[in-house]
Amino acid sequence: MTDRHHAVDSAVASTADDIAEMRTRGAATIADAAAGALATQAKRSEATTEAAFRTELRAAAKTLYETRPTAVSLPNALRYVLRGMEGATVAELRASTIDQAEAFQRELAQAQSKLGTVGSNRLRDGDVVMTHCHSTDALSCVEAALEDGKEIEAIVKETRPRKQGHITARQLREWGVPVTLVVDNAARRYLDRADHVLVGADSIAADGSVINKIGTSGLAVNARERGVPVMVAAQTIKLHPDTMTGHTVEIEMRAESEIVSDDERADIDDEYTDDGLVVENPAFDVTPPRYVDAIVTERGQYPPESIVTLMRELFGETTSEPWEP
Ligand SMILES: O=C(COP(=O)(O)O)[C@H](O)[C@H](O)COP(=O)(O)O
Repeated sequence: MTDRHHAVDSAVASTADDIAEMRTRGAATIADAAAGALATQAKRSEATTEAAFRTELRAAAKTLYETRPTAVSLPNALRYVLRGMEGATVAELRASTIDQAEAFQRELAQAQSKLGTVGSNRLRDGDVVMTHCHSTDALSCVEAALEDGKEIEAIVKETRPRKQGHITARQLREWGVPVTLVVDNAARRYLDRADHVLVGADSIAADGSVINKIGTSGLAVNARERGVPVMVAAQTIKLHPDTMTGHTVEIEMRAESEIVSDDERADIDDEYTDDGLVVENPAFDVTPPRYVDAIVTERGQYPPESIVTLMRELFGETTSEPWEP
């Protein structure tokens, strides 16, 4: 246990490390793991006072929050669980926190499956979808379409640098879906064969912008030019409430080692002493609402421009950091 993880259970610290290192990844999966980690903290807490218990849970939430900045499902999950932490004794606080975390995980799974049904209504028998990255929300739409007896094919973008497209391809193959795996740069060429672009989201901003894996915005612009509709599958946990009050969504910058090895870097430029070679690795980008045809949620599908109505209804006008009372 490090200082950063002071007062935080080792299982929570290890969940946080898994998220930071992307062994646990994808916005919905991260939210589920974070809620589970808060339940574990509550179960294992040795706090003897109500105040100490609350402090521990907030420290756990902060540790989880500080892992990755872009997927709002993480703070939304933490806020949901901590808001349900109620009671006058440690035993009551423990029970309510565990109940709330379990309720969150149940609702997350239900929302994904409802969203899948909505999204599948947009898919016709024989359609070809082009995917980017790996999104469990997007895949739930395909799964529901397959359950309806529709035949679906997929063109799967590899998704550099982490190749999450391989995870998507593996899942689709498990379901028997014919898959064509292509490098990211081939996307425009293969859009001619696609009936839909189907992606997930890490955050949706109040103006309907979609924040998702780097490369989504270029894909959406190309799809618009080719006349291929862009469908974003995103549970309401992906709605970013802070954007209603003018905040922007932080785009995570990841290590350059995901793009170039030390040897490759030295091969390009071995002058380590100056700043002549800069390697940048943004993990996400922003797709403006005009390139998105529909945001599919568990509450139905929305044109991106009207998503703010749903955001206000679900989150109200103001928010606070997840660990603030
Ligand atoms: O961009 C990614 C994952 O990025 P990373 O691999 O960097 O976490 C996914 O499209 C969204 O998180 C939605 O996924 P889901 O629908 O599963 O929430």
